[in-house]
Amino acid sequence: MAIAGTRPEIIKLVPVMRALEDEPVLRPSFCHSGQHADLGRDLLNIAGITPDEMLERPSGEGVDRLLAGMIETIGAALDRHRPRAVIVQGDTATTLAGAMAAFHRRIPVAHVEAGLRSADMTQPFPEEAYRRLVTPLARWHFAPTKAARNALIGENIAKDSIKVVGNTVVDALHWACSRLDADPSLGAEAHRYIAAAGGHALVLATVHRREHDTSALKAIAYGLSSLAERRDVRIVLPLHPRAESAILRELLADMPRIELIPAVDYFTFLRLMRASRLVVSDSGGVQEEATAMGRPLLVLRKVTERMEAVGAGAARLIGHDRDLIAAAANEVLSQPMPEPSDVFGDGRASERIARTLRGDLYPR
Ligand SMILES: CC(=O)N[C@@H]1[C@@H](OP(=O)(O)OP(=O)(O)OC[C@H]2O[C@@H](n3ccc(=O)[nH]c3=O)[C@H](O)[C@@H]2O)O[C@H](CO)[C@@H](O)[C@@H]1O
Repeated sequence: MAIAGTRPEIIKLVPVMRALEDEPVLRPSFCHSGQHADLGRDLLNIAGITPDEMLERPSGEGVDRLLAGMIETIGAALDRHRPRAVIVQGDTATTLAGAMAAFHRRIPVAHVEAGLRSADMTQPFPEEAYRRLVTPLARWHFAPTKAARNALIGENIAKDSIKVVGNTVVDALHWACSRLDADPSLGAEAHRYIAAAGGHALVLATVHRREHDTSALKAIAYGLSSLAERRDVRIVLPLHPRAESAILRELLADMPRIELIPAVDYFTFLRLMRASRLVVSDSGGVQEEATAMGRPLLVLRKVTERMEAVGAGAARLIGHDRDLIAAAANEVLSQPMPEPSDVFGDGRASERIARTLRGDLYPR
């Protein structure tokens, strides 16, 4: 049983579900924790995945309630389905709750995107803590890169339980881009923003990290608005429904050449990224996608668990420095686009994950 609750988890677990379905001996099931019930459903439909469990997000406010409640609701789903193994992705509350509920029932846990570390428990918060807490509970550690594997070895994780497979976000990207090329109606919402940009440089921006306080959001807004002073630039910023979008909306709403739009579906987002000259984001998945697609990227974080993107020359770590955003953007816009990089994987991580699970659960 694969367990997901947020948009990025769904995006990264859809390829795994498809690879598991191709393994004749395995019968995959999918549990949606309800953490962000509204995002990512379109992708599940297009991938033809109907959740075997669509759980209600626990009622009440705060992360204590969310985590405790999901341990119970996911635990009950595991009691109903009694899976041979549980698969969790990344670092959200759903990831940790799913791993704990499985551990309480002695169901082995496969951790996809294992080993990402920023070495700073305050950022990303609470994800750095969550992904560290999942590690000792997991039987399989599917690490996206060698750096992630080395981090796990540094935490005394047995080498034979770690496999460097690549990040499944690259699998999803390859699959989605082939679907985009085959079907112009997919992600069609992107066309109006691409058309509006005309011959100008489209800059795709997303800001959703919770550790961004008001001063950080103001600095980011200032940086984007000073970038938008360039007449040859058009910034499109899909707003994350759960982030502090109210501040960004207030600060950027009427800025010329900045288009604030509601969060878009995955295919629309990829069409926008493909048409972009520059990506500016605090997102984890976007760091991986921009690097794999060959789009220059400014990372709106002080630290990142994706230093491979910086190493590949695709990304620059900007933090929340209001003047640095525009300065770095101007520099990037004067340079040629980077080559696509496979530093986050070759698009076959899911096959490796499915083959390992099949081999370990049902040895020939
Ligand atoms: C600390 C940290 O970095 N944690 C990350 C966090 O995920 P994230 O930071 O990647 O989260 P987002 O930025 O929300 O999602 C991004 C995805 O959404 C798509 N997208 C974007 C805008 C839009 O309008 N429409 C879309 O469809 C886009 O293509 C992309 O694939 O949790 C994951 C799960 O544990 C972790 O794996 C991951 O480390």
